[in-house]
Amino acid sequence: MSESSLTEQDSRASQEECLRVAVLGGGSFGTALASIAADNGGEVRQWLRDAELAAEINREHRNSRYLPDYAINPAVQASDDLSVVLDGAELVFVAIPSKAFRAVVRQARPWLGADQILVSTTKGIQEEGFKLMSQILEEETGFPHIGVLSGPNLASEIAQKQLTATVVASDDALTRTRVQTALGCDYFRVYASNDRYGVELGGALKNIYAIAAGMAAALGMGENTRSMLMTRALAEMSRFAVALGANPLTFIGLAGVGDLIVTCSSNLSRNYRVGHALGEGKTLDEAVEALGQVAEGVNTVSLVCHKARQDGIYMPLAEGLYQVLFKGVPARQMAQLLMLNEQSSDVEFTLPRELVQQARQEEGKT
Ligand SMILES: NC(=O)C1=CN([C@@H]2O[C@H](COP(=O)(O)OP(=O)(O)OC[C@H]3O[C@@H](n4cnc5c(N)ncnc54)[C@H](OP(=O)(O)O)[C@@H]3O)[C@@H](O)[C@H]2O)C=CC1
Ligand SMILES: O=C(CO)COP(=O)(O)O
Repeated sequence: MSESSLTEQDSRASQEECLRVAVLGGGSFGTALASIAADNGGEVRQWLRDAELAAEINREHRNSRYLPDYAINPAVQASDDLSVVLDGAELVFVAIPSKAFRAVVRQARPWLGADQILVSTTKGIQEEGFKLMSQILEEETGFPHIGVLSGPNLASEIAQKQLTATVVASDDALTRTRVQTALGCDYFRVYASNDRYGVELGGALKNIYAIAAGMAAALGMGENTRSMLMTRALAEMSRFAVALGANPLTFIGLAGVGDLIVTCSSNLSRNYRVGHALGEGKTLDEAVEALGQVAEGVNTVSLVCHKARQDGIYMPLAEGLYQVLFKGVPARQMAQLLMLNEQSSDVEFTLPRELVQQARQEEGKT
């Protein structure tokens, strides 16, 4: 066989393997994700409602609004037309903030089909019915290949090609492998999980504690405090998630403790920045306005506290943050109150809280 026909064959083979990927959302994460899939050889289209920004991405390979300092793979084709972006897409990522997620999925629905793989990247919760975004994908489409992408994934670091890992969670094996194929490359690793609910809840819950961590840093609290906050946050997140049906072991993975670490430690996290601004004395409205992007944790803390009260789940950190954000309790005063709270079990999956409480009550009687 001649060299040229071998080359032709190779290029046909690679065209056949090339996945057609659509990303809905033109924010920092949607843009970073589109660029990874294109770096990986995918045929990538990205939908933005802002036609001017779409034209800029196509012309300058840059998203000046959300990721101004990073080059986007020039193969990413952006458009404000959903029919163009979704035409022939095998894999669709939805990277739209939770408040607009359902509306965008409804808008896209006429161009979605049951053989497509639909994956949410959004770390938020819908108020009505306490729904996670993949549940909305399921409700709006009824399709079988649904998944979630979540993990320690600061968009600007991905855009710099910093070595990063994430989790694709689905009970559908095809969804897991397709996402691994589309995104796994020399700077981005994709681990698989079948606990979709736990992975998705982990991504939403950690935003609450990132706000608290930002606040603690601004108040000059030290490393011991940060470690205590993050570890007790993990205990609280997993307690809540397990009460709602998630697997506790998910929380020792990237989408649990992994995402909690990055979001509670970095000024690149928007939730952390909102907390930091509050700790510096800004009001919640000022902090959110200064951010100019979505910080899902602000909404999530209300929804989670409401749900925890309803279902009788003990969530002192989330409740304390709620009191600071929405009831005007000073953060330092709340921290003192939390320190004087019941002294309880470290890992309650090995020593249940109730046993510690019971023993302390008995000691009190004697
Ligand atoms: N950024 C990050 O590091 C990471 C983010 N995530 C998650 O990804 C999700 C999306 O985040 P991200 O990309 O960062 O968000 P951004 O705030 O950066 O951008 C939001 C995007 O959604 C668009 N949008 C908002 N409302 C609508 C609407 N009604 N119709 C159409 N488009 C709309 C915005 O468009 P417009 O500009 O026109 O308003 C913008 O393109 C979040 O839930 C976040 O938790 C997950 C991992 C990392
Ligand atoms: O989820 C994130 C990192 O994994 C991004 O967090 P923020 O939404 O707080 O920026």
